[in-house]
Amino acid sequence: MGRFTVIGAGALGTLFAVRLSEAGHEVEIVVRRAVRKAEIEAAGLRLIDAVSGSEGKSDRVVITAFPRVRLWGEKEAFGGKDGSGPHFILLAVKQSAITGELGLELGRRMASSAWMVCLQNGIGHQETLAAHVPAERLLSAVTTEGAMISAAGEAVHTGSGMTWVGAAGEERAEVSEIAQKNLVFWLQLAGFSASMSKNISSRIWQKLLINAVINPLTALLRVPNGELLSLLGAGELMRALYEEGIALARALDIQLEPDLWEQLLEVCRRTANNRSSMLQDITAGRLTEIDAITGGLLREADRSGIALPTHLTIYRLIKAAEARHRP
Ligand SMILES: NC(=O)C1=CN([C@@H]2O[C@H](COP(=O)(O)OP(=O)(O)OC[C@H]3O[C@@H](n4cnc5c(N)ncnc54)[C@H](OP(=O)(O)O)[C@@H]3O)[C@@H](O)[C@H]2O)C=CC1
Ligand SMILES: CC(C)(CO)C(=O)C(=O)O
Repeated sequence: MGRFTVIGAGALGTLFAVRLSEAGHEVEIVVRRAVRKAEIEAAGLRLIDAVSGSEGKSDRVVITAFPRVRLWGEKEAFGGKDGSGPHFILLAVKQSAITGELGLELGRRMASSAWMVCLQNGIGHQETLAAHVPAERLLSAVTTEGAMISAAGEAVHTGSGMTWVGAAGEERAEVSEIAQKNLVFWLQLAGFSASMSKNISSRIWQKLLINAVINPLTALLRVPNGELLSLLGAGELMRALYEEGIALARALDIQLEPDLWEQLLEVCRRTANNRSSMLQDITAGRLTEIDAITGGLLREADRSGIALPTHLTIYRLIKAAEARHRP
């Protein structure tokens, strides 16, 4: 079976750690506070998940897992010795936690047989990490799974989705091909829909363009995702953000599926009652992922000499809202 270190016991980290543990994989989870470590050791990590019940109805079940818990500050390496098989480090922290310091620490502690799998929305984190972690050991994952923290040590699986895995530096994809196959197989054994992607940067950009439309608008307008479809004036703003994003992707030669606009509208419909992660962050007074989403687009546009006026305005509004709501 697979061996996993999940860094971050938040929404996505809990989903992956519980499902992988349940499937019999060897899982450890890394948290940054001693109190959280003690809580998980005592009560386990809980996932509230939907399972198929009788007559096609789905029931809610609580799955509890007791992975090994480690503190971020401990110096022990992540992953086994060479020759002991692949070990995957699932990095499930927010973009705002991915600093040069974190990258340096990961680079120091990552065993040479380990693979780092980045689950973040947005862009920019891979460059930060690649300065410290061997670039060929970095894998990217794009996931449309949905999860939300409901209590300490507990997450709700809000929606099943798809997880794509690929080499962060696509030109070196063959180095990690066997590891990617293992990862996909082990994720599937844990009940995830997963697949390898030969063009992971397209997947990353497609999710990025969707997040760059839905997340900041829902956070500024304080509405669930579905309301963007009916709110007066929101449709024009969505389209303007989308068109600017598409023009940038074209200039950067990034392949996008032709029905991406339809996919974006479908995400709004499918997650109609969800409050986007950015809306949740703003209301809770936390830093948002704006610098990796809209900020990521603006940095790329700047390098290419392209203007994204609507994104720039939205970026400034979110930064102002962040400053206003931070404690
Ligand atoms: N939730 C979802 O449905 C999806 C999320 N994503 C992406 O996945 C990433 C994670 O999101 P999500 O799980 O929702 O975020 P959460 O905020 O729920 O979880 C992040 C966790 O990381 C922990 N953390 C931060 N730094 C460290 C560290 N150095 N060591 C150990 N733990 C650390 C935080 O700890 P603490 O509690 O102490 O702050 C927190 O528990 C984001 O980039 C998001 O965009 C992608 C697709 C879907
Ligand atoms: C797709 C979307 C907008 C779903 O809520 C999301 O990924 C998020 O909230 O960050």
